[in-house]
Amino acid sequence: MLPEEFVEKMRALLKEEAEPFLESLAGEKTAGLRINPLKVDEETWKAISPFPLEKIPFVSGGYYFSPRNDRPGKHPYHAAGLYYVQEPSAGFPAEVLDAKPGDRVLDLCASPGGKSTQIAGHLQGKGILIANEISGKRAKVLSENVERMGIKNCIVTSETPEKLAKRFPEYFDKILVDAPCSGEGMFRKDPETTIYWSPRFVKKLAETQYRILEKAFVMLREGGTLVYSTCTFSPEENEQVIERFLHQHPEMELVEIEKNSGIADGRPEWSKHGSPELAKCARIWPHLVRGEGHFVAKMVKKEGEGSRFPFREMKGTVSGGKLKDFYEFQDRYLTDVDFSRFFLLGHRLYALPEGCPDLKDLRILRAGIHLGDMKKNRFEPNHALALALKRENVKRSLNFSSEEKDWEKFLKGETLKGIGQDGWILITVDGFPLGWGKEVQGTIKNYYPKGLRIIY
Ligand SMILES: C[S@@+](CC[C@H](N)C(=O)[O-])C[C@H]1O[C@@H](n2cnc3c(N)ncnc32)[C@H](O)[C@@H]1O
Repeated sequence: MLPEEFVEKMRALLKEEAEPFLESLAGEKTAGLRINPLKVDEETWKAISPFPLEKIPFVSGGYYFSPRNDRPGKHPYHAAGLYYVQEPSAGFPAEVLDAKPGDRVLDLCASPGGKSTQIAGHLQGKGILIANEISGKRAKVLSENVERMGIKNCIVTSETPEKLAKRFPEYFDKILVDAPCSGEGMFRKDPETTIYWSPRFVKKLAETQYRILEKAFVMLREGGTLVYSTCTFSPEENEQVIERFLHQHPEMELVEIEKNSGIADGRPEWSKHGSPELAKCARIWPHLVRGEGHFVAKMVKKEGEGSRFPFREMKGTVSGGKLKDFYEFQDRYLTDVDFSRFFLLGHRLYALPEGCPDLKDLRILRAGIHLGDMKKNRFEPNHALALALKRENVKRSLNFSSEEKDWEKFLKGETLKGIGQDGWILITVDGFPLGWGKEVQGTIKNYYPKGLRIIY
């Protein structure tokens, strides 16, 4: 049931469009997935996709699926990180951000990671992505998704926007603020979200959103791009937040968002001062587009005298001797991969991305690839390393076909029959890595993380 005040408000705002809008909220929800270009290209996907191939026109690599007929979250390609299940309209903001290889990007409100993993696909492993999530619990989910997608150049942090703004003034080329919002665009997908809705809640969130944008502004370099998005329809959280922000920062300019496939303009008449340029923003409406609903604004900071803020790069912190066990592992099991910029967090060994900023005193959940753990006199590879590799990067692997159910044994945590060689072995499905096993005397012990195992 939609909140009555919400229905009345939308009737007043949308006038003759209100009925089709409200009817659409009573209809069936849309669902989509976005393939991970770090692991599979579109041609290969077309050949192997277990699901129908109906493209989402405004998301590169995005496809609709029917939640009635298909369960992509249960397919082993999901565990292998071949795609991310993402509500179709939620794929639009990162397209608008348009990150390019080499960019320094911040996703300030990032969990569970739909947009971060999409941005990482656009970066193609080059540049830096800081994916931040203020809530520690939600940051863990974000970190798991970054791991599953095999991303090598992402730092997952769990900090307040205030703390990050002190550390990274004018550092980023591109920033996404996918702000916490009243989630009116989730009403159809997840009816429970209606419980929290109230006009007061909307007002409170508008204040939070504005404060987050202020911090993003501090971190954006001159000439940099800032994208703001919400999954809600309320003008208070959308046009009005942007209007206030632009008024406060004349050096920020709205950029026209290219719209196709039914994506609509922003609504200047719903802002306090009616600034016509707000039409440059984009609105995804569920009665006009097959998606649940989003608002997106794109802004640039005008160029001044300055250029990129000089920044201290994080130096590798681990000396050669300490890495002996890792190098032994690398020689014995890996081919054609070379890691550098080693960084130890406790006993966890990471390979940092090139140009990684100094991370001292930040709450870090992941920095680059978590290669593995330094145990007493041995190195134990991490799940993240398995997912960041390709089958051809390892000397030993055991493959399962996705068409037979044997892969399930591995994802359930069962032991497997060995291949006759003791040691670490990469387990794959149709050639895509799923995780590690370790063979001892003909039996492969399962190293698929306990928290990810399927139980049924
Ligand atoms: C819309 S969700 C982000 C969804 C994510 N970008 C994605 O595409 O998967 C907004 C996030 O903002 C976080 N958040 C809540 N309050 C915040 C605040 N004051 N500052 C920064 N982030 C906040 C929430 O925990 C939530 O994870």
